[in-house]
Amino acid sequence: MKIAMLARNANLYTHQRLKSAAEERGHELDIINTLRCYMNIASRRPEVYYNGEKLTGYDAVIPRIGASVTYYGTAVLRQFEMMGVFPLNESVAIGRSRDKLRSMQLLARDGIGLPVTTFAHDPKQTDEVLKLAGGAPLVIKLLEGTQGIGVVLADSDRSATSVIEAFRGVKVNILVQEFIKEAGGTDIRALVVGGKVVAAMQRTGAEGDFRSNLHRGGSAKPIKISPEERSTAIRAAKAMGLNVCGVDMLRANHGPVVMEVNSSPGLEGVEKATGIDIAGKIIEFLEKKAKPGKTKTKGKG
Ligand SMILES: Nc1ncnc2c1ncn2[C@@H]1O[C@H](COP(=O)(O)OP(=O)(O)OP(=O)(O)O)[C@@H](O)[C@H]1O
Ligand SMILES: [Mg+2]
Ligand SMILES: [Mg+2]
Repeated sequence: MKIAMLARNANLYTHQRLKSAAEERGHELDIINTLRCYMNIASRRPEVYYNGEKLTGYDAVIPRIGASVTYYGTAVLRQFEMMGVFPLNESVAIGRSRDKLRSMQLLARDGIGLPVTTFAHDPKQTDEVLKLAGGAPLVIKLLEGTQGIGVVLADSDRSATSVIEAFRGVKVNILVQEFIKEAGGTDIRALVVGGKVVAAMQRTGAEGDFRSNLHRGGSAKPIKISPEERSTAIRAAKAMGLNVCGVDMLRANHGPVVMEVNSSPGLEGVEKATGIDIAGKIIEFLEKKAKPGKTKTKGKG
């Protein structure tokens, strides 16, 4: 196979691992800087250019599109899809996953367990929103936050109200969520590839932090997940339409609840924690699925 990987930084662990996993299996993998691709989007014959050359002959494309370049990145990916190149994850599914509200609504529609989560635009509704979320303790999250930044735990309704007011003051969108105390500062990341959980790790926050993000000093170890957790992760991937994703769950008293589904999961933490060759499994998935002209949406989404 000839595989294109859309990525900005070729040297990242995940990107290098996917490249070597492809090459070990006899494939060619070119890392293409997403932002340097250009194209004539009005042409009836879709094409993508890069460094003065037309990109041709690819069987599959691996999108590794960072959150900050979702808009342009999904447009480039869509162009590949229109050319009949099989996308590891489709542009529409990536677009969905980048919108937290839309994602949670899709997961809820499929009956997947979620923390009680509320959202409001109008600051006059703050009291009602707190009530709807079940009252303090509550987690307040920036809709556009990542790596645990902008995730705040409020112990009382009064502190929740002041945190909400502070966020509103700087005009950012927030979610107000039930605090899953029993998770004990630990979450589960399940890696789904082609409808199967191929690896799972448990992340635990630094001492005294309820956030388990590795970027915030958390640590990771392999974990054996329950059948219910496994099926929750698989159903979440399916609801989002993602072939490859990282599903983040919390262990609540009433079962697993999904916090989010990541469409470009990093492999470093999870491969190092579990010793599983996830990059290899991703390439094997492409070997089975990537047939020229076989994209589900053909860029119509
Ligand atoms: N409702 C909750 N109850 C208990 N713990 C939570 C809750 N929401 C988040 N956490 C903890 O805080 C961490 C960070 O939250 P979350 O994943 O929602 O934000 P983020 O990591 O900033 O976003 P992203 O994962 O998109 O980068 C989680 O990994 C989890 O450990
Ligand atoms: Mg997270
Ligand atoms: Mg995320």
